[in-house]
Amino acid sequence: MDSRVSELFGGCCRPGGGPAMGGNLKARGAGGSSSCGGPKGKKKNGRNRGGKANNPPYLPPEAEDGNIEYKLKLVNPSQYRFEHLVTQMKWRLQEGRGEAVYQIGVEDNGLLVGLAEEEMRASLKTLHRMAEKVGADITVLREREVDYDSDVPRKITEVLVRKVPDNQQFLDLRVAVLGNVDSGKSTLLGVLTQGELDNGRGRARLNLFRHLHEIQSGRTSSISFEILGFNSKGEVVNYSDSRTAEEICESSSKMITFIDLAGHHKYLHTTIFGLTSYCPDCALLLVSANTGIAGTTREHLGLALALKVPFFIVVSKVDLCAKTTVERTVRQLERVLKQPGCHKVPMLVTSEDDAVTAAQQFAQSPNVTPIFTLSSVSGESLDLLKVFLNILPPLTNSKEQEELMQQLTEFQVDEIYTVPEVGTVVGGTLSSGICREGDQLVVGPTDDGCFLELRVCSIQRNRSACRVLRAGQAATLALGDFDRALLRKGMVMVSPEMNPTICSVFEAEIVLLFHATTFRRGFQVTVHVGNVRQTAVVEKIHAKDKLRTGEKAVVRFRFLKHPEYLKVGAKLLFREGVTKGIGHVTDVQAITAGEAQATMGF
Ligand SMILES: Nc1nc2c(ncn2[C@@H]2O[C@H](COP(=O)(O)OP(=O)(O)OP(=O)(O)O)[C@@H](O)[C@H]2O)c(=O)[nH]1
Repeated sequence: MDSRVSELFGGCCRPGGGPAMGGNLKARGAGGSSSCGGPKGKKKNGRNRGGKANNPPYLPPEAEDGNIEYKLKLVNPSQYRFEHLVTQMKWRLQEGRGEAVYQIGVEDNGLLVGLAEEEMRASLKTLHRMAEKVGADITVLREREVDYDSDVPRKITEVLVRKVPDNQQFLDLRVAVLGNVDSGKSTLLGVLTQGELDNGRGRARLNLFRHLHEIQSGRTSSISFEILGFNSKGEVVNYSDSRTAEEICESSSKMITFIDLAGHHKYLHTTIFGLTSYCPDCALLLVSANTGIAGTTREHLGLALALKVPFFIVVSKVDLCAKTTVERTVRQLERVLKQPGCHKVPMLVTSEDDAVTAAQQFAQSPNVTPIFTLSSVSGESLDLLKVFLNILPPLTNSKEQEELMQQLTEFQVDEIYTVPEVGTVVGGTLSSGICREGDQLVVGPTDDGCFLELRVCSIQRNRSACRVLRAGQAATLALGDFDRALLRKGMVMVSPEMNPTICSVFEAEIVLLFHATTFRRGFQVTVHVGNVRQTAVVEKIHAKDKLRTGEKAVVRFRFLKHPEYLKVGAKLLFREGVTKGIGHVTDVQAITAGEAQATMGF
């Protein structure tokens, strides 16, 4: 937690001010993280054997874990070796949750040896056979030459291997879309998800409403979700050739769910809820090229940093201004990103090669911040963003995912609907365990601190039926005739064995990001922890009697309305007017339902 994030809130720093930290990252090389965070122009070790000046001669040594595999060559393997290679591919795919990247022509230590054309062709043929055996497709991401002063040109080929989906288990990445009002968020989403360019007067945005009946079916949220699929060959699957979300899900191996968060300041609570509750894998911050950092941009940037959501930036509307204006906006962003409070490494993406590198480096280091410059009207550079989104790997590793799945079931309730002929439906995210149709769970805490029994009648992901829900996945669960009035956003549905604890008093280590005067005991704030959002009063500031902007402390809060289910370690954000703070829960004072009823006045 960095108290300097406070500089992004409350207008206490000059736009674009602050000393330059770190350096720009030049998009270079295949899959290499070696240049991450390195200052611009820093010389690489070793001989310049990589040929092209902007290609490093080495990749980092192959990691045992993860979904990246180096292969020097795959020419005519014996049957025994072929079987071994297939097993290895299954493992890499599992590590990447259905996606793996093969670097052909590279030694395990990362040395870029390269293959002559004939050997490369034979190797790719073997890779294709391996992929067929495991039910995957391959796509060449990029090829590059290495120059060893030999007469025969040698190449490295980077290949994406992606499993054809089975039983709804496509890879699902959630991207929260942030940005000032009118920066072009809905337009960009319209263009990406509908496949038709905008006319500069909101046509693409209107196209989204063509499917309003679907978007609105059962949804009352002010946050909207848009989906963009990629098939196993890496091709876009969207509404341009599919009629329904079900069709998109069926044909996709990977699904990007965009969470369109409101841009206007008055909807800040919705934006915060979207970021804390929907557990996005990353965020896309849209900045209009002609206005630069304006309105809520700085605040949205601060929120993503405070909540540690990795983000990339899209500078939109480049068709509206001169090249120099676009460059000025990019420079302004780079300056802010390098400020001590952000400490990011900007990486301008100007080619497909950059987009591939950006996706890989973004996944390896949360500090790398790719910047795209594009137009939703002319379509300029839109393809680079698609390449990036297609390749972007899951940002949590398979071990973390496995561990979460071993835990007891816990589902966060973010939305509640009543659907005709279905009954009560809740939308949210499974934060741990597995959830199947027919599971018996308990939901709570209710206002008087109880947990109520219910049965999961059916599950849908992206509006398609799904039998098993795994940790990290978002879904809607039908609860039959369970009384909707007993539910509220912020509840959890958990396995009865969990015996969930509830609290109305908790402590958190916080840093005050911005406060007009001083922050003391008795002050009331809206607290956001995951899907929990409630007013709480500051009961005590440990070892201090007041806090000023940028100061840290352990603070005791008391919820005013009803008890909540909180976990130690959970990230917390609070606000009231211009006052804002972040932190994490350090202690919860567990109470029983009886105590809750007594303390909360039931
Ligand atoms: N010329 C041009 N116009 C664009 C581009 N992107 C968006 N626009 C226009 O900008 C206007 C605002 O775009 P929106 O997509 O509604 O902006 P928004 O960020 O979603 O706004 P809120 O939902 O209100 O936060 C619309 O009239 C779009 O047609 C672009 O790349 N070039």
